[in-house]
Amino acid sequence: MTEVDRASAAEGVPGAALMERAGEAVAHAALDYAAEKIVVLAGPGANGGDGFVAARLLAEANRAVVVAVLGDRAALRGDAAQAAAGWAGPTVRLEDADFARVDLIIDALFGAGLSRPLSGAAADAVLAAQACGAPIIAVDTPSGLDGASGHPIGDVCMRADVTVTFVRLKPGHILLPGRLLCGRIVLADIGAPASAVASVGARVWLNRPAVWRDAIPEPSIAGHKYSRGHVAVWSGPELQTGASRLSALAALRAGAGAVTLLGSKAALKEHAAHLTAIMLREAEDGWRSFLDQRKVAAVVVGPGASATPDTRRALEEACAGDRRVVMDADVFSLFAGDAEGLGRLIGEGEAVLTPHEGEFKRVFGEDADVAPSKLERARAAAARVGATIVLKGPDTVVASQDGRATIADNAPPHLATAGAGDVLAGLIAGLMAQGAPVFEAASAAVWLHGEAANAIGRGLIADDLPGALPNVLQSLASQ
Ligand SMILES: NC(=O)C1=CN([C@@H]2O[C@H](COP(=O)(O)OP(=O)(O)OC[C@H]3O[C@@H](n4cnc5c(N)ncnc54)[C@H](OP(=O)(O)O)[C@@H]3O)[C@@H](O)[C@H]2O)[C@@H](O)CC1
Ligand SMILES: Nc1ncnc2c1ncn2[C@@H]1O[C@H](COP(=O)(O)OP(=O)(O)O)[C@@H](O)[C@H]1O
Ligand SMILES: [K+]
Repeated sequence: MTEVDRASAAEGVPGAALMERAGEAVAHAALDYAAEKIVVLAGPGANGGDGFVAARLLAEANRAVVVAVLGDRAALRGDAAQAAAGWAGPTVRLEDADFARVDLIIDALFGAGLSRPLSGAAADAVLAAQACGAPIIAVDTPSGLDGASGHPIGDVCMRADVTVTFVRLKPGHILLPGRLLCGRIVLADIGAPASAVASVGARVWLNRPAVWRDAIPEPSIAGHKYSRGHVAVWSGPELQTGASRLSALAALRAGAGAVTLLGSKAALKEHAAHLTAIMLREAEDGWRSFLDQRKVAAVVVGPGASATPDTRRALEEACAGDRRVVMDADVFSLFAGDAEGLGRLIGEGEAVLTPHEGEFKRVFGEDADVAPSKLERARAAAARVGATIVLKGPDTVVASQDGRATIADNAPPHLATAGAGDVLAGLIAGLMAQGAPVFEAASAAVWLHGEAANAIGRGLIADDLPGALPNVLQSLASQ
């Protein structure tokens, strides 16, 4: 954002103009509340400046506004000083803020410039504001939240009802726990020129169809089932076949032209009791010759597979050819603490790893604890093994080894159910088999998976997800 501000100024939109529009957006959100008495908590930087602008506009709209300032008002600099000069209403020291009978609080203490944990008067004010029960509108970020990581910087952090942010969402608005501390998020256009925003070259996106839609191939009229891509799924052993079956069904629903499950005869008999459109093939002496001869475009290894030498061999054979590989579940047990080994196996090949946090920690070890955010952990891991990482959860991050990343916010909590991850692995393979680039296929699959769960609603079990995909794909096509 600092760079956006600089580029905007170079294009003739000065910081003061951005701040005026930012304050307007905050005042606009505040006017949604039938609030008479409003307290604005103003910090020492531009976040406080936005607060002063909002205070002025709300007073002009006949609200009773008091600004409570952290530190010395005379110490404000630049645009913030100018905004404060435009405020002639009542001002108190933050220490003296009175939250009794307040109808609305505007938190303009710290935003992007937060550099250390809240302490002293700022921490006390946040706790008092929170305790008084009035609704809270946060300016840019709830004070105490790190907008880059989604984690509070210290022990004290505002929990807002509404967060008004500017120009673009920040990762911390979507990553947890940040998303929960922000409440409803309002993204305001404050007049930064599009070219100034584009010049920054941001490489992280909220996971939405606009990011990947153009990269997902449409079936061609001249095509046939094998041109739509053949997916092979490595089956789990006898009495552990459900997970791989879910992957196979999802791959077929995603639009792969053909899907084959390969495993032992005993395992295939279980699959045969459930499946019709999916082909079954006994894996005698591995599956290398099948993968090569049947032009398999994408494979899934891991769901229900067991961490056995057979699974390791299947993975090695999958990685040996020119095909895309989705690795899930038991692959991460096979490579516990051995990210380098996994990276060597992937080599120059195209792979997607779909760990949840526990599996991620198992493979990438200490990185999970020391890196700054879920986004950065996923990006670092992607670079380390040379693959796309899908780090799952309520805020699933898809990170490519080239630095691009998406963060999802559309999955409902009832998606956290046994087998849902197996469906996701198959979905990714189904899209990759059709030729979608790896990062886009993985991001699209994560979004579609969340939308399928939303379409089903509460009571969802993983078996329902593949069958919900046609409607979701249909609505995507008509959007
Ligand atoms: N393009 C946009 O999006 C636009 C954004 N705009 C707005 O600008 C905001 C960013 O402004 P900003 O850079 O001045 O930082 P801000 O958050 O006000 O804090 C910095 C001050 O706080 C201090 N400080 C830090 N931590 C502290 C602590 N724990 N306890 C005590 N002090 C602490 C820090 O001191 P220092 O670290 O230097 O010691 C410094 O003095 C952004 O969030 C948005 O609201 C709009 O105005 C226009 C366009
Ligand atoms: N709180 C949550 N909200 C939304 N989605 C979630 C939440 N927790 C987990 N998920 C999603 O549920 C799926 C669970 O996958 P996973 O943990 O691999 O389960 P399994 O191995 O049983 O299939 C993932 O897609 C994950 O992103
Ligand atoms: K704030």
